[in-house]
Amino acid sequence: MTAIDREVRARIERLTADITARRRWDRVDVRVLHDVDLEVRAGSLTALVGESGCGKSMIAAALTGLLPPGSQMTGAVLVDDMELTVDDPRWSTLRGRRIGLVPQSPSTSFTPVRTVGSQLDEVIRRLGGSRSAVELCRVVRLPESALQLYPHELSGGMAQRAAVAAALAGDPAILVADEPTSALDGELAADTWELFAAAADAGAAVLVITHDIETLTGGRCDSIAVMRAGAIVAHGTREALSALRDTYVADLFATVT
Ligand SMILES: Nc1ncnc2c1ncn2[C@@H]1O[C@H](COP(=O)(O)OP(=O)(O)OP(=O)(O)O)[C@@H](O)[C@H]1O
Ligand code: NI
Repeated sequence: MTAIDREVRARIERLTADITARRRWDRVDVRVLHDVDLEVRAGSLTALVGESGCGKSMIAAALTGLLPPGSQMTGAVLVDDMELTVDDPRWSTLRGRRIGLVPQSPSTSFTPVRTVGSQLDEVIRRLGGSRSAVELCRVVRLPESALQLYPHELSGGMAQRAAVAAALAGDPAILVADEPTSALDGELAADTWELFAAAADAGAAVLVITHDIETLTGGRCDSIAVMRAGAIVAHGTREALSALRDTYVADLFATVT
């Protein structure tokens, strides 16, 4: 028996998704995910990598019930064995409480008209979170003084850490973070990665989407899923991926030696 339960918390099965995009005067269906299988297990940190536009954020959207309205989906998305459709009303109760999202653009986490602190307090109250805004600041290494500021007064890195704090507010068992270290310098990026690793150690199922290969390879990571053109083309440990000797995979990791 292992100390940590490694149950599957969220699962995507044979998911194919088409979204309707506007091209000048026409609307065209674009296939953004193609036959995707992915599991996110309790107590583990999974990274999702791949070239820009390959569909990583669409996976985050599929796992949190945020695919664009009108998306056509075949296959299945399951959270805790519950199968959910694109517009399932249960997403609104799961999001934040059971599954926390750090969106790729942290500005979408907060409205511009109120301070970060008042919004974090409201999120904590709404989700029944166990930690105060000040405690969450400590966890994400955001100075407490940031709570008095309006979102536009935060630096990109502070906004990202505030978005992580908001995603942690409801103590979710599943965490999906879309490029959470892109605006952070090396040290803060490593700290943020450690925070996700600690969440996994504490039993959360964590999926981190990233381009930040240096931070990814420096920190803990249980497995890496590689995406290309809407599909997952490889999934395994860093060692297993290296052993594939695939040029696409090798190029993604080429920034580090
Ligand atoms: N709202 C939208 N309407 C139309 N097409 C979209 C929309 N959002 C994304 N797409 C398309 O879906 C595909 C996948 O986009 P996605 O944002 O998931 O890529 P990504 O891997 O997250 O890229 P990046 O690393 O740049 O964030 C792209 O071809 C993109 O152009
Ligand atoms: Ni993205």
